[in-house]
Amino acid sequence: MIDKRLFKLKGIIGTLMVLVFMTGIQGLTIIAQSVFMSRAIVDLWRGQSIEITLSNIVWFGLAFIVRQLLVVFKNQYMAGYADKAVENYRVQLLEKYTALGSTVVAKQGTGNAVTTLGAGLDNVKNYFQLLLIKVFDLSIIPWLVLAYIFYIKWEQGLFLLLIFPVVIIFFIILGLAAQSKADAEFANFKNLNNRFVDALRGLPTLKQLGLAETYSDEIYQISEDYRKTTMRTLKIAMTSTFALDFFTTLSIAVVAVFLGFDLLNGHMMLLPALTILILAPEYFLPLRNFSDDYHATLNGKNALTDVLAMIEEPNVSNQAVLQLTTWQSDSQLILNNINFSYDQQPVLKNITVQAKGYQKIALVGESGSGKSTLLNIIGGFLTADDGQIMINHQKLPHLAQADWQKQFFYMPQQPYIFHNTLRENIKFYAQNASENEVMDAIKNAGLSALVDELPDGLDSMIGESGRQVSGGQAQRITLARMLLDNQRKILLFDEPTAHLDIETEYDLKQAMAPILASHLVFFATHRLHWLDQMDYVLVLRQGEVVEQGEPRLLLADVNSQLNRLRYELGGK
Ligand SMILES: Nc1ncnc2c1ncn2[C@@H]1O[C@H](COP(=O)(O)OP(=O)(O)OP(=O)(O)O)[C@@H](O)[C@H]1O
Repeated sequence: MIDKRLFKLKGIIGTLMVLVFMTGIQGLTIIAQSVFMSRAIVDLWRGQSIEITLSNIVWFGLAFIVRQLLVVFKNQYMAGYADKAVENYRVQLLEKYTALGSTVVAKQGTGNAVTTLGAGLDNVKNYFQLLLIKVFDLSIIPWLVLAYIFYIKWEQGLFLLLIFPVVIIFFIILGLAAQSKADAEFANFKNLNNRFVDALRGLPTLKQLGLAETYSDEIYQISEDYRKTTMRTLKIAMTSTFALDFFTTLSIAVVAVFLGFDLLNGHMMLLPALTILILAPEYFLPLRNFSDDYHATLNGKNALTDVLAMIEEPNVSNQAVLQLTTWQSDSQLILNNINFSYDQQPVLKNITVQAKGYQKIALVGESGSGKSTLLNIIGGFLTADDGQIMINHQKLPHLAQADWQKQFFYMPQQPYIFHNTLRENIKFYAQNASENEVMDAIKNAGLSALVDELPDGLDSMIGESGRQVSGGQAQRITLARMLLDNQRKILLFDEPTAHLDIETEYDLKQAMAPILASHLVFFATHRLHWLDQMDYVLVLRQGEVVEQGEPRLLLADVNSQLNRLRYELGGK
């Protein structure tokens, strides 16, 4: 009944022991409350004075108050524990997302990641809080109550004991049906979230294509599916609650009828009969409470599966093999016969790259030839299937090395601008940079016009839900980040100007040229005019290096081939 995975939670054993103790006391107060209530009623029935029965009433009141206080205290205690446990999961999840990087989010979808971290963890919290209390109530209270009923009259106890498994079997059958519906409901919920986040991110594109309405119809359809599966789960939950109430009420009625016969036949006194009658609903109450909340916790159970699957994703191991303080003019990186596949589909084949000191290496090739994948392997964001990797003659299993990753800047096609001030966005890698250094970086990155334009200058909020910046401005902010930190000697560029118009690209190129000096540079690009800044070129085609060499030699070779072609065509 208790999910085994819960036993792995930190501090769970101690928490459960406290819960067991409180639930045991609660069970005793339930018995005490019923006994004193029955005594008070029987005394009053017999016409005793209120003074004589007052002590019973007071004891009943005390037992009642302690019982209710225990309910409140248990809820608060478990809420505190669930808060801590879920917070712990949240930290572990965030660490996992950070450690595994963007590839894992790309694999499972941003919507799924948002669901797991948001609503998913809230459901898990609900699950811990509700389920543990209800399970322990069900495991302790009915049996204490039943033991007391046995003590008063074993025949009634036996009847209640025998009816319990019948009710449980019924509950399990309905529970299994609800589980499959809840699985479908949760899958729909994740699908809805994924599509919704996807639609929000792609809204400008959808508008431009005139497809916003079609897409919104699709989202409406998915939300309808979600509504329907939710209603199906609710229907089963309601039926289950109704059936359980019906069975338990019927059982109590049977007990009442037998007690009535015993009273009429003089086999029993009023006090024990009344005590059993008051205790019988208490015997079934934990089961009814468990059933009420069981369906509410199913989503939590599913969410816990997702959370644990994500936390248990293997981390990249051996991240501290490399010992490298700084990349220097005589440092060397060698990739030998690297292969890489996405889902069994080879994307890089036998790639060999040798980079030394402050070389500038261009990766050129048509779209889909594997430039970004190679850069991702160089950056350690992806791990090659096989091949050798060496830095300064030290063999490495991959390049996700802490000492390597703190040596480089990575400039993607569309850099991410954080929701923060322009100043903080620029000081991203160099928190201790002085105001003068920031101003110099702004000037050299060509951001002065933007700073003048913004209402609060450097303190204006930019990024998500702040002032949006253009693609070129975003690249300039990344350049300013690079300019501020002169410790990192390696630059990885993944087509940084692919989305820019030719004028902006030209301006940016002027700003970038001085940064390239005294850095090892890997520059993936389609645009061949960048080759004049490079001193070595690797030409990729379908994942293979088809040509390599100094740009002027390659260009001379291309020119001579063109000339030969012209000559041959002219000759015909
Ligand atoms: N996450 C992924 N899952 C599966 N296949 C992928 C993934 N990312 C890239 N690919 C495939 O790998 C191949 C190489 O892609 P890559 O992005 O490295 O090419 P590229 O040369 O950088 O292209 P572009 O110039 O268009 O950016 C392509 O066929 C692409 O479809």
